[in-house]
Amino acid sequence: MASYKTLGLVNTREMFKRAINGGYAVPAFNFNNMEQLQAIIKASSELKSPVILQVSKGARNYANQTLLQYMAQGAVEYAKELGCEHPEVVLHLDHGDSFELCKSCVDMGFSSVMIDGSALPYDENVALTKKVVEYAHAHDVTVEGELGVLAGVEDEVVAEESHYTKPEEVIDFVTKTGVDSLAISIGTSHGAYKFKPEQCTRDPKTGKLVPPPLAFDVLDAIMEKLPGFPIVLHGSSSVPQEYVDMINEYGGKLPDAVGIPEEQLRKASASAVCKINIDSDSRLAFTAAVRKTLAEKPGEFDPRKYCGPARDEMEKMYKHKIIDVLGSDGKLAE
Ligand SMILES: O=C(CO)COP(=O)(O)O
Ligand SMILES: O=C[C@H](O)COP(=O)(O)O
Ligand SMILES: [Zn+2]
Ligand SMILES: [Zn+2]
Repeated sequence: MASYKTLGLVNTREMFKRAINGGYAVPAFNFNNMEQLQAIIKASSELKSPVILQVSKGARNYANQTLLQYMAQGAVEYAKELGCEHPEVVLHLDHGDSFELCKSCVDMGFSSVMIDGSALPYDENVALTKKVVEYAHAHDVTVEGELGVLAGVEDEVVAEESHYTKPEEVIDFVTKTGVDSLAISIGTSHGAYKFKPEQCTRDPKTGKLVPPPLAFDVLDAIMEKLPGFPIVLHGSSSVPQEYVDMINEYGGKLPDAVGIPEEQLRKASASAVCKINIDSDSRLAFTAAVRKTLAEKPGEFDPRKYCGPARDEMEKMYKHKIIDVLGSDGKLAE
C-alpha cells in the first residue's frame, strides 16, 4: 500500500479548477515505455505545464505495474532535475474496467483513476462508478467517470453504435456517483482511424480527408447542466498528416488515417474541457521516426540510435500540443 502523496504526485482536483478558470486543458498522455515518459516529462517540465501520465490496462500488462509505478515516481524527480521546483504530475489509470483494477491502482499509489462503465446499462454504470468513488475518495484519489460511447478500435464499437452523451443524464450521474470529472462522447474516438472516408469530405486541393465537426452543441448543453464541472475528452489525437506520410513513405501502410483537427481541440480547451487524452499521436511520432531512421541507416542495430530520434520527435509533438493546442504552458501553481 503506497500513498501517491509520498510519491510526490498530485490528484486532479486543484489542477482542473485552475484549468477551467484559466480556459486551458491539461494534457493526458499515455505511456508504455521509458522513451515516452522521458519525452512527456521533458516537454511538460520545460514548458512548466501540469501533466497527467496515463496508464491503460494494456500498459500495465506490457510494462509491468510495479515498474510503471516506480517510473512515475522517478518522473517526478526527473522533472525537478529539469528545473521544475514543484512539478504537478498525476498518475492516472486510463479506462479502468472493474472495481478491482481501480482499487489496485489506488493501493499502488495512483493519484487518479478512470472507471469506464460507459458500455454498461446506465444504472450499472452509476453503481460501479459510485463504488469506485467511495474507495478512491477515502484515499483522496480523484475519479473520472464516463457517459456516452466512443466509436473506435479500443472500444470495439463501430461508428454506427457510438452515441453522444445525453445532456439530460449528466446531473443525475454526477450527483449519484460523486465523480470528480466526466468523460463525454461528442464525436471523438480512439486510434488513428477516427472516421470512415464516407463520413468525411475531401479537400479539393490536397485530396486529404476532412472529418465531420465535433458536436459542440452537445458539449454546450452539458456545460449548461453542469456549470464549472470538469469535462474530459478521450480520443483526441489529431493524427498529424506529416507522421502518416512519413510512415507510408518508409514502408508503412496507414491509408486514410484521420484525427480531430487541432482547431477544434483548441476550442474545446477554452471551455470546461480540462483534460484532453492523446495517445495515438505519440505512437505515430515514435513509429515515423523509427521507420525513417532504420530506412536511412539500415546497418543500425543499437536501439538507442532509433529510439533516441523517436523520443525527440515525441517531445516535439508533446510541446506543440501543450503550447499550440491545449494552452497549458506556464500553468504550474508555483
Ligand atoms: O483517449 C485516449 C486514451 O484514453 C487516446 O485517444 P487517441 O487514440 O485519440 O490518442
Ligand atoms: O484508450 C485507449 C488508449 O489509447 C490506450 O490504449 P491501449 O489500451 O492500447 O493501451
Ligand atoms: Zn469508454
Ligand atoms: Zn480513452
